[in-house]
Amino acid sequence: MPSLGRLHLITDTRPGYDPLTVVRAALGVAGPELVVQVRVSDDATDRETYDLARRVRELCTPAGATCLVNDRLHVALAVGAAGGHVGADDLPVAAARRVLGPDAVLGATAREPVTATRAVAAGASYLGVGPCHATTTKDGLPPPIGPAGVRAVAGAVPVPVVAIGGVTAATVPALRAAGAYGVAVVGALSTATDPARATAELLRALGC
Ligand SMILES: Cc1ncc(COP(=O)(O)OP(=O)(O)O)c(N)n1
Ligand SMILES: Cc1nc(C(=O)O)sc1CCOP(=O)(O)O
Ligand SMILES: [Mg+2]
Repeated sequence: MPSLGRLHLITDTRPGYDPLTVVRAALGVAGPELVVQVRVSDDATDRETYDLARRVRELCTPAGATCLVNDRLHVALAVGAAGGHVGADDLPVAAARRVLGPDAVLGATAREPVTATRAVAAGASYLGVGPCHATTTKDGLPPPIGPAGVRAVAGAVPVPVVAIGGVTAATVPALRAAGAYGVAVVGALSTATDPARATAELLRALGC
């Protein structure tokens, strides 16, 4: 399994946002340190998801970056992505591992040590842990767990913990100090006036 990048960019496909422009800008700065997770709205068709994921994968490969697909593992396989990410409403982690195979990168969402330990036992190779802070990007999430919640999960598992939810360059140091291996962001890059500069700031905060 390739080593995992520390900066995870999750695509923002809300109306008015341009995910490929942000991906190109971030790749130019972060290269192999970038993981791009293709995430679309629930009402996107598989064909739309495939078309976006194929283009992201084609951008990631020459840059040495990792392309993952959220939820839709058949799309991950179809575009030759490195793997996928699943949460509570998606395929169970063990089933996802069977779909993707033993060498794929497989992320799972876990908010507390018990679910984190179970996810790793079932085959997760990294964990997405959050929401760390308040976010306007996704509705219906539980209250933020903060760096203390990240610390609890990171101390319970041997795999990389990727902190998510309201992450900015300013909040990265406390998350890293709590044991986060890396961070996943949507808005910190998709709403930035200069996504390349915002990428550089996140990488600096991560110590990359
Ligand atoms: C890195 C990372 N962590 C958590 C999530 C959330 O996944 P999930 O709980 O399945 O929710 P959706 O993203 O599918 O709405 C993630 N995508 N990435
Ligand atoms: C997709 C997602 N999942 C989360 C979780 O906690 O499981 S938070 C989140 C959205 C993260 O967006 P932003 O970086 O703009 O806060
Ligand atoms: Mg999901």
